[in-house]
Amino acid sequence: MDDTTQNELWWGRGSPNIEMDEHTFLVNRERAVDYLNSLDKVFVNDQFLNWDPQNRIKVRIVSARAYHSLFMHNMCIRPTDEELENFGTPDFTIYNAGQFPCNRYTHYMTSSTSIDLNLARKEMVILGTQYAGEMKKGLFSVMHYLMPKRQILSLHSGCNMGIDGDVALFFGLSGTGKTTLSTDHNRYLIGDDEHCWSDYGVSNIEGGCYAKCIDLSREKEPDIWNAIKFGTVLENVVFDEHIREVEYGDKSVTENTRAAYPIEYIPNAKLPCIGPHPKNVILLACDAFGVLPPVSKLNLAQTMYHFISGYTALVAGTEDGIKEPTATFSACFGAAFIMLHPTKYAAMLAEKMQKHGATGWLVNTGWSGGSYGSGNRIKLAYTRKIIDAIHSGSLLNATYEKTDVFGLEIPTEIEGVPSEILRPENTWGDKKAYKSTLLKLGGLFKNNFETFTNYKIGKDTKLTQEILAAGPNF
Ligand SMILES: Nc1ncnc2c1ncn2[C@@H]1O[C@H](COP(=O)(O)OP(=O)(O)O)[C@@H](O)[C@H]1O
Ligand SMILES: C=C(OP(=O)(O)O)C(=O)O
Ligand SMILES: [Mn+2]
Repeated sequence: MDDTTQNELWWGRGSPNIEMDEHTFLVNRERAVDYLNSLDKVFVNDQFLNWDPQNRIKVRIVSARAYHSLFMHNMCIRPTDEELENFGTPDFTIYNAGQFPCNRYTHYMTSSTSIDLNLARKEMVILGTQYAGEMKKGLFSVMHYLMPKRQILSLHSGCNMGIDGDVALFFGLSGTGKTTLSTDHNRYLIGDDEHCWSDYGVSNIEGGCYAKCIDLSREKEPDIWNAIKFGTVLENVVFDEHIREVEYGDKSVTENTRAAYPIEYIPNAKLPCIGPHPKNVILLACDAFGVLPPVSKLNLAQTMYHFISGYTALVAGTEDGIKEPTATFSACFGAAFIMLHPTKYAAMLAEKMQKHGATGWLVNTGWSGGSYGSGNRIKLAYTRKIIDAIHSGSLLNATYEKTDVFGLEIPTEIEGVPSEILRPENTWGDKKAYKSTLLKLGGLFKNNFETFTNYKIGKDTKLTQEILAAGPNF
């Protein structure tokens, strides 16, 4: 926190930003730099963020481990030899000393892990964690500060494009399906996780993908399967030394096993990773309560309501210590990465969707036929059919019915999907349990949204009123 960021950033309740003063930052920075200097060698990556050439950011990553360096080599945009030759001064630098802890007696420290961001110095310091994702998601936070200043919206979403140039965004928290559903054999992949939406269209921030590989199979996800080859970083998987094969079903290290590969390892990646304005904005929720429909069409106010709410259920494997499904609300589907107040991003999204005539959808990739424990996760094959119908435009003209409580418009039929699963109530044996679970989730949404009832979303007061009314009603 400094004189500028104090007023610019979102601080306080609900915000991910925890204050730290300049002096403490320098104490941690010194610790990281001293540690890195004590090593025989360090790795330095000079790379880019954002495929939009007008808004490209130069980043330097200094790390102790080859693993971290290779990870960022895969995840950021790789410069050509010529671009590397003329790289110049980076716009942002990471000092990754993750093997070495911070000092727990340093002011502000609450554990031996600290990831520190200094916007004025354009530097980040990592101490006490070796999770490689901190680097990519840390830089994503930086983009959530830099891009809105240029009227560009940063998005925690996957993105792909059809052969006719129709672009879809896939918003969602971890485990909801951004990577899986944006990697679609029939469409061009623009990116799986971090994008920008400017006046010219969309651009990927990254140069690689970070896929979960628990229970990965060649049959179900052939493109991700084939992307795991020499150069890909595999994390936390179990490797059978005898048959020299990865046991993708083995959860003994964690459920959150990962593969980080350069985007060109996906054969139908769109290079450069840019595209026109989105036609469809798909909000993904993995609803472990099993009461949200597999798909519903949203009006603009509902899209904004659900975007600001950022609902999903954390299931085992998404975060440490999660054993039971727990409802979680993360503003803009990325509260951990946003730097400004959520209403700032929401206003930009509403404005862009209105201007470019994009349609919003809510897709539940979670449970059906009951909650987690009694029901089952909706089959990936069905979700893919639903997504196909959104892309093709056929779902836009389907017949709809409105649900009570959430007031969602659900289609009566989708090709390739059994009609009875489209209405969750049908799939539950115990109708009373369904109703009470629905009301329970509705209540959680209402509770969460109270944080935002005092805010105006953009200049359009009418839309703000509509957004406040677009939630569950009972
Ligand atoms: N119906 C479904 N839709 C999407 N993903 C599903 C579905 N059923 C199971 N999955 C699995 O859930 C996980 C989704 O994770 P991922 O695509 O990495 O999400 P994100 O990128 O949003 O974190 C994958 O392992 C995928 O195989
Ligand atoms: C958790 C991460 O991503 P995802 O949303 O794909 O799970 C991550 O990048 O660390
Ligand atoms: Mn992902």
